[in-house]
Amino acid sequence: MTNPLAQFDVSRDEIARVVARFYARVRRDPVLGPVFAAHVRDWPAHEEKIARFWANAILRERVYDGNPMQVHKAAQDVQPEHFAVWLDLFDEVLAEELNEETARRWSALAHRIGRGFKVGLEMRAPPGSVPKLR
Ligand code: HEM
Repeated sequence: MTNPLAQFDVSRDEIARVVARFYARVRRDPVLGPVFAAHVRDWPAHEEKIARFWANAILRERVYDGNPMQVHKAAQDVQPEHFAVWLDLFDEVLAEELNEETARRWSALAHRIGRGFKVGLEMRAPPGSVPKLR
């Protein structure tokens, strides 16, 4: 294991394979496909960024400094009910690509992060609403 602060052991190559397979499936998914199609123009660039997100979250490599919570909140068509679909697809791909232990640990991390994002979206004000100051 390279970084002693890494959450668990996974290679950059495994991360890239999971990400590529996952978004190939997302593109074909009847629920998620259209949402992503409306936002992502450059898939290789998106996948490269997501691979860096995971290298940062799992391996603690400091290679991603975006704000995914804000990005999801800003995309008004990303809805809380999309998370169950996203996580199911992700779990499928983890099970196909990785050993059981790594798949289990990455899945737990994804579900934890997903819960946080979902709560963030649930608290998002509807578009056009007047901010409530008190
Ligand atoms: C655990 C669950 C999820 C994780 C870890 C995750 C992670 C990310 C990350 C890191 C980005 C890039 C943010 C940036 O630009 O820096 C992103 C973008 C995006 N995510 Fe997610 N995401 C999750 C769930 C979802 C769900 C459920 C949807 C629903 C369709 C979604 C739709 C999108 C879209 C459309 C973008 C691209 C936004 C853009 O580039 O304009 N994500 N996601």
